[in-house]
Amino acid sequence: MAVYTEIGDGELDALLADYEIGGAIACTGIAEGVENSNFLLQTDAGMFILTIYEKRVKPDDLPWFLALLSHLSDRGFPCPVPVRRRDGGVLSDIRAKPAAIVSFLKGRWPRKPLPRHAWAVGDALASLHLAAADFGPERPNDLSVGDWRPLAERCGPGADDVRSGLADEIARELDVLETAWPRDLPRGIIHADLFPDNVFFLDERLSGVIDFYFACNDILVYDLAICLNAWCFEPDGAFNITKARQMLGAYRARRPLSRPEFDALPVLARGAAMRFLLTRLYDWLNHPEGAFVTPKNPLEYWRKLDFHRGVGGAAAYGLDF
Ligand SMILES: Nc1ncnc2c1ncn2[C@@H]1O[C@H](COP(=O)(O)OP(=O)(O)O)[C@@H](O)[C@H]1O
Ligand SMILES: N[C@@H](CCOP(=O)(O)O)C(=O)O
Repeated sequence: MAVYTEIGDGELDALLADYEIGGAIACTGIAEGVENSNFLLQTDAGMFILTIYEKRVKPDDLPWFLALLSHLSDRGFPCPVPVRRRDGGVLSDIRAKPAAIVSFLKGRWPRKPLPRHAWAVGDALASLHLAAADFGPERPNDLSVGDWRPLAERCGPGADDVRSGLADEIARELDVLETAWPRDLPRGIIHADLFPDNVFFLDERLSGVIDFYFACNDILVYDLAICLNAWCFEPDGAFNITKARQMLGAYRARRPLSRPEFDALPVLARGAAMRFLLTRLYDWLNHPEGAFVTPKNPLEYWRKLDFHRGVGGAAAYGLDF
């Protein structure tokens, strides 16, 4: 249940007085999500999402995230559009926490992604990279290769309670990734968390992309590697080469890959798996007793990482260069 902060009727009326979207007709907490408090807000002007930002998002980063959403939506990318206040700003305060209202996107995220979903995600990811290419301000990735070892160290020996020997295996894999990580690939804005629960479909078409709160500047094909991991493995752990072929094919039809980008996919996919293994491991080991949110399984990402260690090259993902 992701409603950490409740809003009283008076607070909501006071908030909406700062906007030009009429009065509240209904405001309901949304159970999905993990990090922030989200409300489905119906006003005289239609449906919106009201988000109260909780612990994870740094308040100083919020103007960057919201400016990125405005930039992408101006270029026709199907993401939430921040609603401007009467004073022109996009951020408000509720109970001393930052809050924003964005447009409501129709659709549902796919519970069982199919190859056609993978195709649509590859296509949308390339569109996002192209649409963001002229977005000026930068936000460094604070979960990139140099941040993984400190995060692993914060997990400590508890990793071995999750799987015997895991702490050492992670340390050895980090040695490889830190050495092999590509330094000269094209960079730009990446979504960095484009998992199925952040992509909506309506009538079999991709209708929206949400949750840009990990977006940052990094290697563009690293984003594709994150998506390969998130969309192209089955619940039993098997890699689905058909989905990967669809995703990579759709991506490079819109944004062609250079040879170095293509060749780097296996190491980027290992790194992407390491990034989610470590954040999940940290959350698993630091999960408060009785918390509403169920932590995600870190070992799912250890198995994905192991798959990428065994591939002979990027052709294993279904397409030749
Ligand atoms: N712009 C939007 N349009 C429609 N639904 C949204 C929108 N933003 C968020 N949601 C709903 O809120 C849920 C949680 O949003 P999300 O951004 O994933 O939260 P968190 O960052 O807390 O994980 C989503 O699964 C979706 O149901
Ligand atoms: N996609 C991540 C978790 C991030 O949570 P979100 O609710 O912000 O999407 C994972 O699966 O580990």
